Amino acid sequence: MFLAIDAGNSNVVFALYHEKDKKWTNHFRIETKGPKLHSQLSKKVPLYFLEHGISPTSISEIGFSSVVPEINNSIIEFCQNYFGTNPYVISPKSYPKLPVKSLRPTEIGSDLMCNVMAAYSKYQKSVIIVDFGTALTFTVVDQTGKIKGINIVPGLRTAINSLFNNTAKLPAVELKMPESALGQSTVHAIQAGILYGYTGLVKGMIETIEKETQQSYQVIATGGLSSVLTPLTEVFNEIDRNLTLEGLRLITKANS
Ligand SMILES: Nc1ncnc2c1ncn2[C@@H]1O[C@H](COP(=O)(O)OP(=O)(O)O)[C@@H](O)[C@H]1O
Ligand SMILES: CC(C)(COP(=O)(O)O)[C@@H](O)C(=O)NCCC(=O)O
Ligand SMILES: [K+]
Repeated sequence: MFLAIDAGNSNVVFALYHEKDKKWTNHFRIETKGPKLHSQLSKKVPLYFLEHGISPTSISEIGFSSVVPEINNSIIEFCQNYFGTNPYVISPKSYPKLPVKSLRPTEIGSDLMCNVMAAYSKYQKSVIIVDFGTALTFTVVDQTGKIKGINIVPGLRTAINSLFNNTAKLPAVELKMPESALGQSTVHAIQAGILYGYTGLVKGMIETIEKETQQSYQVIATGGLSSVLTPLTEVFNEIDRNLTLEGLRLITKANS
């Protein structure tokens, strides 16, 4: 079995790929930040494997993508100790072998490169990938696999947290689409502002990209918060929660 480890700014996601039936299973997340990472790795992850009856020796290959460099060594050491395997670490050195191309391979986040690899392999068409993580990103790829540009804005939870952290009276609120765009209480006002506001942001960004490049795109959404903005289902051709994991697997495979 192939193990993918995708370290984002909020969560480190683990998932298993079964080559035989071409399926992803056993997704689980731990928190990226804070002093808890070490104990989560040494306790929570082995417990998860034990509880699900998965032997660490059944993992034949590990691919690791990280946009949080300071945790890389902890993850690599954990893989060596627990699985007895060195993970393949996605880096700019992984990209020359791929059919997709970035003009700035040292700058682009490896999670975005994974998204591009998976989306291009799946569609071989021009695509916009919308990734709803800590950051909300738009990656524009042409029909030859070349990355044309990237937009980055604060993610939904990041935006809500920043309101909460920078104001005296605004509470942290649940990320839930309210029925009305007209806030009737402080909580409702924040939910309406962020959720309807971001719905417009996503629609507007796609429209602007299409207008500037004078073409239309397949729009693929991914990331932990990709299902929060419910009115966007009509804008997305697909929500693919496994996009980053699948790209991580394909990039690892292309280099092994
Ligand atoms: N299944 C889920 N349901 C609801 N929220 C989720 C789910 N998975 C992840 N999240 C939340 O979505 C946010 C973004 O997750 P993710 O896309 O993994 O971000 P990152 O890659 O920046 O770590 C996180 O705050 C996480 O808590
Ligand atoms: C844009 C990101 C912060 C997204 O991170 P995430 O929301 O997945 O935690 C990450 O891909 C990154 O650090 N990228 C480097 C800059 C770039 O991709 O252009
Ligand atoms: K991510």
